Amino acid sequence: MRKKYRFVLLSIMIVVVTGGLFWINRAQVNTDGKKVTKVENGKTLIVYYSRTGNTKEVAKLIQAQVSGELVAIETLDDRPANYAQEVKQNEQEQEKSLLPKLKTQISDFDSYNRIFIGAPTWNMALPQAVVTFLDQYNFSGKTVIPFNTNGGYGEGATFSQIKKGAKGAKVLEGLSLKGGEETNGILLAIKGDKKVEVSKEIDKWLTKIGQK
Ligand SMILES: Cc1cc2nc3c(=O)[nH]c(=O)nc-3n(C[C@H](O)[C@H](O)[C@H](O)COP(=O)(O)O)c2cc1C
Repeated sequence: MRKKYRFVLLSIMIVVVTGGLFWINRAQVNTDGKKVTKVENGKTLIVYYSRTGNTKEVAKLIQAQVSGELVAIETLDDRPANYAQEVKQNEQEQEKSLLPKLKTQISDFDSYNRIFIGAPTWNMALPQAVVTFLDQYNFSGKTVIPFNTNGGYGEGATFSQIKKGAKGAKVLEGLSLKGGEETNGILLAIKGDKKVEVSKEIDKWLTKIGQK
């Protein structure tokens, strides 16, 4: 009788342990069947730089799906309101690798382990304010997820710059989306139906990279 009881108990334990291992393994495989790292019990930061609101909209849509803190990267000095002037100033800053000072300071940066970084394409690269941001913090051991909006020419060097700048971080596959075309007078483009479409794209991307 006691032997039988022990056997039943052992069988239950085997079923529970096997089931548990199967469940853990399932949680780490995304829709492509690839192993991914799930962020569990971690704090999420979503930072973005945005002039005409497109990258900000994407940041807000990401926040709606993953929660976390939303923070705008803002420079200490005002930027030119005029488009042509901004194009010129940005070009000079990029050529000389200048780092504009930031108004934005994140005092509890160390407490975040998952950081989304959003930036528009400027002159096929990052606005230098985002380079300042990357330069200011210690990304070691964190998971960094880039996203981008652009006027139709893609992310350019923005993702590779984020990868280079976020030293020691695990950088996941980014999402690049068509935003505005200020040069043609189109400022905020991610609105209405386009916003709904973008939200679905974000959902697919987050699932693919194992962040949902
Ligand atoms: C100074 C400046 C430079 C830009 N350079 C590019 C570029 O090289 N390639 C591109 O596709 N779009 C370029 N754009 C367009 C922006 O990437 C696009 O409008 C983006 O969606 C803006 O994001 P935002 O609304 O968050 O500011 C540029 C815009 C500005 C203001």
